[in-house]
Amino acid sequence: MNQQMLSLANFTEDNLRAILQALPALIWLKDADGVYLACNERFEQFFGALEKDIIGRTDYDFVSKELADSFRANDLLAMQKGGLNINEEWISFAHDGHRELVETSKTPLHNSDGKLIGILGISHDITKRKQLEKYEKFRSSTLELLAKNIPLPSVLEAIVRGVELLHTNIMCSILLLDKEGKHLVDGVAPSLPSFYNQAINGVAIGVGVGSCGTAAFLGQRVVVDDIASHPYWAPYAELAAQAGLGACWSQPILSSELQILGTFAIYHREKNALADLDVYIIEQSAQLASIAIERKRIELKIQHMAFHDALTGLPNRSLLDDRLEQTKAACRRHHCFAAVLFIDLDNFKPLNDEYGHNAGDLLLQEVAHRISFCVREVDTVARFGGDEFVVILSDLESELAQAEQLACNIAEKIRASLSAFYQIDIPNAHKQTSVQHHCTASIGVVLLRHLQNDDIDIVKLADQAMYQAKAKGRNTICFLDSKP
Ligand SMILES: Nc1nc2c(ncn2[C@@H]2O[C@H](COP(=O)(O)OP(=O)(O)OP(=O)(O)O)[C@@H](O)[C@H]2O)c(=O)[nH]1
Repeated sequence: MNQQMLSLANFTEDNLRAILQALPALIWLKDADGVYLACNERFEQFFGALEKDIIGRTDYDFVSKELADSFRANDLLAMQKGGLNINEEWISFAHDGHRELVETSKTPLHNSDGKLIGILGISHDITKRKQLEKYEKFRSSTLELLAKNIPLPSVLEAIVRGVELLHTNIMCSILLLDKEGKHLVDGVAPSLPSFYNQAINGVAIGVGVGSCGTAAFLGQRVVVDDIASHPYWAPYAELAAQAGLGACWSQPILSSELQILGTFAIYHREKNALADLDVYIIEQSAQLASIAIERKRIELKIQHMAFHDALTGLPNRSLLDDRLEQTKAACRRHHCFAAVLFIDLDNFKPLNDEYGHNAGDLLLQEVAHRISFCVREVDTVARFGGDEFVVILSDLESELAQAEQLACNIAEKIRASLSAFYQIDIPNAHKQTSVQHHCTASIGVVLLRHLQNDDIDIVKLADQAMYQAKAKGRNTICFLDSKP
């Protein structure tokens, strides 16, 4: 193509008009008094009129007086400045009623003699850009919340409320998948009616269980534009109608290992189709929720690991100390007795020596299980180390003799349970070796009094009692009084 042909000077009026019509911006020209001289097709959509009917008229003929006043004020400002004036404003398009946030640039236009022709105006749609900017701000503030160690429900509520602020008339929800991965629970949906939230709580996931139940089941986004007619919502159509819900888009919340943690959903009151920006917002919001949920889970895991024994899952010494303090306080408060049992396995070492450490580990796990089975939920079973376990029996009787009797009965139950045969199936590289093992335990018991002297090391005392049991020939229980 010849360079000459590209020059603007050679463009015919038709060419220039075609360019103005093709541009996605609103373009217009008004004289100094605000009377329209020309406009493009996009502008025609704004006024809902053809150019021929716009020319010769002013803003006051098409929009509210308030808006026309503000247009005129900006025209005058550009003329006073003698240069570019830029402002942002919300406008409604008369041809279909939709609203856009636009950035409007107005420039005084002069002819070749320097005489003012009028004002050239150009408006660009910046709705998406502004929403994205708003979303990015919301995203950073949510990440800041995450760094502040705020409880998970509060963070999830901040995500829901933050997204709701991006659009008028939307409601959001976050539902979590229960431990079994089968039900949606612990919903955070402050803008949805509580009768709706109650009806949804605990619902079993599956195809056809609304947008969220289906999204959680399939592990993919489910977009329902029209709840009233969509088969996924058939069982809940009445409930949704009562709650005034027209559309629901639901995004699964996935962990970093792609496990489904729950769903993030956006609801509209009317039928509504998903647009590009909505896809971005719903995906990003689900990701924010995922970070919050995973972070909390890791925190809980670390906390559990810090206070529990890795092999048996029982409380470790740190948690035992803590529980002991709680028990002492409860004894004082309720004027009742408690007891500490120190349990050491007899002749455990030979099992390790003969069948290896794995066999010993399996036996220790079974021991932990058997001891836990002999006590109540309120009691504490801790692994003290190696083949040693400590049990705190809390809230025993308030009468000494009865409390002693109860402690001895439970200790005997544990002794008998631990002395029963162990069937240990040791997994090897190719096959499984089954070993029948017999082992017993020596148990020391110390009663914790309600006015216990805090200087007494109860566990040490129970350990001494256990050694007496060993000395008596093992597989037996020895009782020591903690009275100073
Ligand atoms: N498999 C396994 N063995 C352990 C673990 N921790 C400690 N042990 C072993 O447990 C044994 C404990 O020693 P002892 O209590 O003296 O052994 P015992 O044969 O029961 O001796 P008595 O108590 O005198 O009857 C040692 O052989 C340790 O190596 C563990 O986590 N797994």
